[in-house]
Amino acid sequence: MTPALPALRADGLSVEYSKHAVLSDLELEIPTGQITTLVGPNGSGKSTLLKALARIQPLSTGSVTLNGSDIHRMKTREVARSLGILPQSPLAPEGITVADLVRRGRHPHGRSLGRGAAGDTDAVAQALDVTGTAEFAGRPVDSLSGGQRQRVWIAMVLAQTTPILLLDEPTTFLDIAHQIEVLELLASLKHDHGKTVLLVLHDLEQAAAYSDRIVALKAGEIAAVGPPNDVVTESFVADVFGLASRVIHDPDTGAPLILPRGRARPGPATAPNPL
Ligand SMILES: Nc1ncnc2c1ncn2[C@@H]1O[C@H](COP(=O)(O)OP(=O)(O)OP(=O)(O)O)[C@@H](O)[C@H]1O
Repeated sequence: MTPALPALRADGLSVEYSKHAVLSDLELEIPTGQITTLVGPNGSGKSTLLKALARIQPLSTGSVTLNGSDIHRMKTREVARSLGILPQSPLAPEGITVADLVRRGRHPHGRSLGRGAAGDTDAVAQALDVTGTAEFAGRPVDSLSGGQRQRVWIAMVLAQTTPILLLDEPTTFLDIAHQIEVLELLASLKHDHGKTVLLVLHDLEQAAAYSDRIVALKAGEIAAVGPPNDVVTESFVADVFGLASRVIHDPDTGAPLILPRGRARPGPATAPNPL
């Protein structure tokens, strides 16, 4: 049996902003049907990589392959039917209602809005239901709390019913119970529907608990890739985040748990100040 094609693949991918390199020559595969999470310090390039993989961010060199095809040669609608993205700070049109915003997720499926094709109505209802946002359907998005709004954006991405989901910090603004609910939802979309999920998360423990693979970025380069228990170690946390820690393991699941011990202090680079 030939191995499944990766859902997404980056070859020699570099991105620069105003001639300043932000991602440098990355080689990466996002396996089909798995949850992969990008982690790394602020400014390490996670959002830029997510956008580059979704064709939103132009590349300075390299290529991105979506299900075996060069994404830059594909029709926009074809890309949109394969891949749904939740950016870091999405903006809703002023005054739009929750139901209308979520319905916009159906755009790539080609029917004009408001015609209520059965598939569209089902997808929107299901997305509202699984994200617990049906009760807000008639309200303007800008009248919701940050966490409610975040769940509505997730609903919009789910309504697209794409096989690949790219989500930049989907748990931002959510309380702990809703964070876990979103991660459980993504896990069930993988298990029950075979979805491929690529996430950006800041919480390393949640990333480890819910991901098949972690990809760590540091200053625009890949610092580590692999299963959570191989990647999340004390030396990893010190090297990538500059944080001294103890890493223990959840007695029930075996997932790594990080006990912070303060900023990692490198050995003295210069002679101590005599004062
Ligand atoms: N539009 C832009 N123009 C210029 N520089 C940018 C732009 N967007 C991002 N950058 C810079 O690129 C680098 C990577 O940013 P990016 O948002 O990808 O990082 P990140 O890892 O997602 O960060 P965070 O964890 O803070 O969200 C940062 O130094 C950032 O300042």
